[in-house]
Amino acid sequence: MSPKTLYDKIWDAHVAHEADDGTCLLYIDRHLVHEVTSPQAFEGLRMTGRTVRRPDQTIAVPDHNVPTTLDRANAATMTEDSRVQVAALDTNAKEFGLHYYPVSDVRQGIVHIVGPEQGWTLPGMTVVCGDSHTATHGAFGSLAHGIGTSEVEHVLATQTLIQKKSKNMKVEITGKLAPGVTAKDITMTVIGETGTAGGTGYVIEYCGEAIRDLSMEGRMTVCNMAIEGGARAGLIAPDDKTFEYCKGRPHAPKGAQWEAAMGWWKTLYSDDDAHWDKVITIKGEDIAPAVTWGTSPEDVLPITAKVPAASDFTGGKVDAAKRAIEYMGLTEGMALTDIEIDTVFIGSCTNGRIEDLRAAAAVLKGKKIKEGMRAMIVPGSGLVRAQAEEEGLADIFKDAGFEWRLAGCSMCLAMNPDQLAPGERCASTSNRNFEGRQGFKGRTHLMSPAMAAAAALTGRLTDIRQLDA
Ligand SMILES: CC(C)[C@H](C(=O)O)[C@@H](O)C(=O)O
Ligand code: SF4
Repeated sequence: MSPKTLYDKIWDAHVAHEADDGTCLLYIDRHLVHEVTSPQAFEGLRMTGRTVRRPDQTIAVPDHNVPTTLDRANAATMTEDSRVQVAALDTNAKEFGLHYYPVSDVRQGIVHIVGPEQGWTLPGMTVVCGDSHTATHGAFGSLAHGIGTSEVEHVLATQTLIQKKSKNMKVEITGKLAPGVTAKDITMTVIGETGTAGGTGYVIEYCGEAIRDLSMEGRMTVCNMAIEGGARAGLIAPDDKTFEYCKGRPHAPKGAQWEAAMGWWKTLYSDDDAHWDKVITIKGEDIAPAVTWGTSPEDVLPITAKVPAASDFTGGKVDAAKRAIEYMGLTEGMALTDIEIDTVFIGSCTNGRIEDLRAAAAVLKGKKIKEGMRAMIVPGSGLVRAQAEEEGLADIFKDAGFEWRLAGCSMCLAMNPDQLAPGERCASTSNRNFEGRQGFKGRTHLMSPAMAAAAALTGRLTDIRQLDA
């Protein structure tokens, strides 16, 4: 047998049909659904009298539009558009018999946090969702990617997806990370190096000692941003940490089924002499705490750097940099640590898990955020919130001056009441810093939870390694 990558193995195990031109029909194991990209798909089913092929493998949860304030049950806190989308998901989930976590359910949260938490995401699976950050689930060694609304309808109706195979790319992070450096810094540094198009046409497998050393939470953070690097999906081979995380979750297999699954999961790694179409290697010790200065996730620099000059770039990037510096209200050559912020957002499917909250709490414990700062922590799910309360993290956040919210996408994108006002500048643990992403004319700097917490204390972008104890 010819050697295969992890991606090849999962792909081959799911091809239901291959056409002469290489287009394949892939079997889909899990279909995650949220309120933004599904209403038309369900409408399509209704109009043609079709049903959902595997409602037992289809999981729905509202996340993008839901307010995160304690009064969110009161519909007046939602815009009409948001209310209509969430109401449609309610109706569709019930009518088509899906697994559903409504706003009132403690398990509700961001779809990419709920899926793994409930044991829906497991190694070796194909996982899709009408959402680009489906890549998150690749942390389990599952082939997970975003799909468009017409594909959502196709998967609902048939439990299959038409796909062409991508190429194989290996991103290896060797050795150990330095203190203060996290999974977020890895994934941002990779994008800084490859650019937002570096992964186009590829499925990335992240490997190497620094990746192995990450917790499942950290691995999810890394895979979450594979899409910002242009890749179709990101993957990490499952290991004992993965199996340990999955074991005992509500929808993970049990008993003999668990043993059978483990038999397959243990074969899920790239063979030694597998073929890679592209390889990138970064030394773990070379990675510094990273922040973005511009309006694309590739506008990444170590926190010790300065805002670049547009003339540092070439080609079309000169104008892009000029525009980004202007939009962001920065001065060429200023130290990143001189950038003052007024808002801090800790949350999202990139960094809204318990480990992220622990990292923020470790920085904030016994301290107060800078006066006048608006700061919020939004757990990625109701269960993350409950756990953080149990561990005493919520009290640390509240004592420090943070708002402690209910679960949702929140300020990651401006689809709900949590938004930046024009000109406001945010230290954010989310994954996109596009113009207007967090609110019209809002300015976003992406970073890790520890770095965002440090920024909340000082009121400016701060090197976590320099923060006074
Ligand atoms: C709204 C949704 C379709 C979108 C996505 O696909 O990623 C959102 O989650 C985002 O992060 O921009
Ligand atoms: S948290 Fe942000 S990135 Fe994640 S699904 Fe929601 S909007 Fe998209």
